[in-house]
Amino acid sequence: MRLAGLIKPLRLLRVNKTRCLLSEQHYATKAEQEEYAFNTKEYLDFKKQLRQLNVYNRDGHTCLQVDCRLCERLPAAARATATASRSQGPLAYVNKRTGAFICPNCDVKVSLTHALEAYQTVPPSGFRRLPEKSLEYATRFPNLISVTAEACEALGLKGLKETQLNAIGAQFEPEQKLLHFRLRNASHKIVGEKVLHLGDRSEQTFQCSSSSGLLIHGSGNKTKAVLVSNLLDFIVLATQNIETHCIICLPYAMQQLPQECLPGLERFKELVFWLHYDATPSWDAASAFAQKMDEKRCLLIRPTETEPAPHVALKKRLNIRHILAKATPVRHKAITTFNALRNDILSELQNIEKVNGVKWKRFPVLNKLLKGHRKGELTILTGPTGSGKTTFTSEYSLDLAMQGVSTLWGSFEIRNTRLAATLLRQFVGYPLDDKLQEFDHWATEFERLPLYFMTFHGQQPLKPVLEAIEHAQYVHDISHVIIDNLQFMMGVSSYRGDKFWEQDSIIAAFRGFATKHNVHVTLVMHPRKERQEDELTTSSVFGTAKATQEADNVLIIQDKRLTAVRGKKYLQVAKNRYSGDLGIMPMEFDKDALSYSSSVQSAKRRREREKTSPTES
Ligand SMILES: Nc1ncnc2c1ncn2[C@@H]1O[C@H](COP(=O)(O)OP(=O)(O)OP(=O)(O)O)[C@@H](O)[C@H]1O
Ligand code: FES
Repeated sequence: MRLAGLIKPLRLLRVNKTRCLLSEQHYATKAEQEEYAFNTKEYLDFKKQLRQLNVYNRDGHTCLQVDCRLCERLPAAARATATASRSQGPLAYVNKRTGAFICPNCDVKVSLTHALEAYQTVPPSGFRRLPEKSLEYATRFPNLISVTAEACEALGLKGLKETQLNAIGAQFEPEQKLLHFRLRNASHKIVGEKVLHLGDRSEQTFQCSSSSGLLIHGSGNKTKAVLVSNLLDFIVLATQNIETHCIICLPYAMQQLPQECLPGLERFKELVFWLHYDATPSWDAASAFAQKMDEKRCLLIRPTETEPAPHVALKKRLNIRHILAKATPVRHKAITTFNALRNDILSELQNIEKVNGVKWKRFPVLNKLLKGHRKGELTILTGPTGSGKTTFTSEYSLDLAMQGVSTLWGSFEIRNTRLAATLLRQFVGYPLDDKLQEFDHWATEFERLPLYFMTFHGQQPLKPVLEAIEHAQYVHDISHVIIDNLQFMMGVSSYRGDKFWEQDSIIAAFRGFATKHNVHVTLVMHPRKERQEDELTTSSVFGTAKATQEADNVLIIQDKRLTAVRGKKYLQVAKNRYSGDLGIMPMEFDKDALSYSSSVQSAKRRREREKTSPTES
C-alpha cells in the first residue's frame, strides 16, 4: 500500500531555535518526491530477481545494498558480467522499513515497484532507464576561504588551532562570519552544506533534493562512529584524533533524521550517540533515532554532569576518551540490574525539567498539573458534544508544534482544510477573512511548523490508520499523534460484538502503539452518556474501567454553561499517571482567536489597551 499519500505535510520548510533550515530548493524538490511503504511480497520478488540475475546484494543494518541498475550508467555488457559476490560499481539502497529504493550516485529515490522493472531480464514495454546524473551541488557561499586565526579564536575553544579546523574540512566565510562544512552522501558526493554562525552560534543546513548528506570525519575503514548533534561538538571531537571512531554530525540536529541519510551509516558496526540536549523536544531523541538505525549497534552516552556534551566536557577539562569509553547500549536487556540502570537514573535526575516534557506556553496550569508533554504516553480527552474538544485539542497541539514537537493529525470528523484553518486562526490570534492581504505572510510562517495531516476522512478501520501513523513516525520523526475522534474507528472492523469491547480494544491498540514507538497519542472521545445535570466522570465517559487504566492522562471538558446560567467551562485533569496531580484549568473562550489560553487573551487585552490609549510622552 502506498501510505505516503495518506499523510500530507503542512510544511516542508522549517526553522527552529538553532536555525536549522531546509533550503528553498529542498522545499520545491521534496514536494515532488513520493515516499513509499514497505510491501513484503514486492521485496521478496525483488530479492528473487537479484538472485536470478546474479546481481551483487548484501543485507545491511537498515537497507539492502544492491548494485544499481536503475540508470544508463553501466553498459549492458558490464551488467551481464556482474557477479553476486562483488559489487560492480555504485550501490543503491533499499530501505527495509519503507521499501524506498535510494541511489546516492545519481541522487534518486524511486519505489521498489519502479526499481523492480529495471532488474527484469526483459524490462516491461515502455520502461526506460533514467539517464545517469552527475551530481553537482552549487554552494550558497561562493566566497569561502581557509579558516583564519581570528575565526578560530571566535569559536572560543581553548587550544584549538586554525590548522586543525582546516584539516577537518572547515572553511570560513569572512562576510557572514561563518564556518562552513560540506555534507556528503553514501557515494561520497557533496549534496549539501552546514554552517555555524560565529556570532550567535546558530547553525543552518542546506541540502539538495534528497537530504541524504552527513558530515563525516575519519577514514573509510573505521567501523565505529560517534554521532553528535551540532557543529561545535563535531569540531571538538574531530580535532581530538580519536583513532577508533569516525565523527559524524547529524544534519538536522535532533529534529529529524531523513531515511535518505541511513545508507551513509550502513558501514558502521557501532554507533555511539553523544548528543547535546539543549531543547526539551529533543530529550530521548537518541532512542528514536536508534530505532531507525537498528538499535543493536547503538550505544549511548547518557548526559550527566560528569558526562556532558563534547564541547561542555572540553570546557570542564574532562577526559573525552574516558567519557567515550563509558557508552552503554541504548536498549537494556529484558532482565537488568540496578547497576545497569544507574546512569539512566542519574541522567534523568540531573535533567528532570527535560524529562518532565515540553511545557505549554499557552496553558501554564496544565504544566503545573501534568508537568509537561512526554513521548510514549496516551492522553484521552473527552467532553460533551460541541463543548470544544476539537478546538481545544487544536490549540494544545499547536502550542507544542510551535516548540518543535512534530505532530500528526488524524481528523476524521472535520476536513483537514477546516482544521488547518482553525490552527491558522489560533496561530495568528484573529480571523483573516477581512485581512486577506496578510494571508501570505501568516501562511508562510505557519508552514514552518512541523505539522502533518492524515488524509483519512469519515469511518476508518484501525489497521490502515495505525499503518499510516507508523509510516509517518519513521519517515517524519513524529512525536505526537492526535486522533479526533475514536468513534470514527468503531463499527467498521470485521468484529460485530460488544461496543465497549471494541472501544477498549482500539484504546489498547493505541496504548501499545504509543509505548512501542515512543510517541504521545492524544485520543479524542465522545462520552458514553451525557446527562446534562451531572458532571462527567471517568466512569460515565468510558463505560468500562479498561480505558482509564490504559490512559496515562484523562482530560475532561466540563461544561457548566449547560446547567447553570453563570456556569463556566473548565478542563478537568481526572487522571495523571506521571505526577498524580489532579485539578482543573478554567477555559475562557476567545471567539476571535478560537483560544482558551488566558495568556493569549491577556496579551490581546494589553494590545487593545495600547491601541485605544497611546502612551503619553
Ligand atoms: N467556550 C465556547 N464558547 C462558545 N463557542 C465555543 C466554545 N468552545 C468552542 N466553541 C465553538 O463551538 C463549536 C464546536 O466546537 P468543537 O468542534 O471544538 O467541539 P467538539 O466538542 O469537538 O464537538 P463534537 O462533539 O461535535 O466533536 C466551534 O465552532 C467552536 O468555535
Ligand atoms: S547509478 Fe543508480 S541511478 Fe544512476
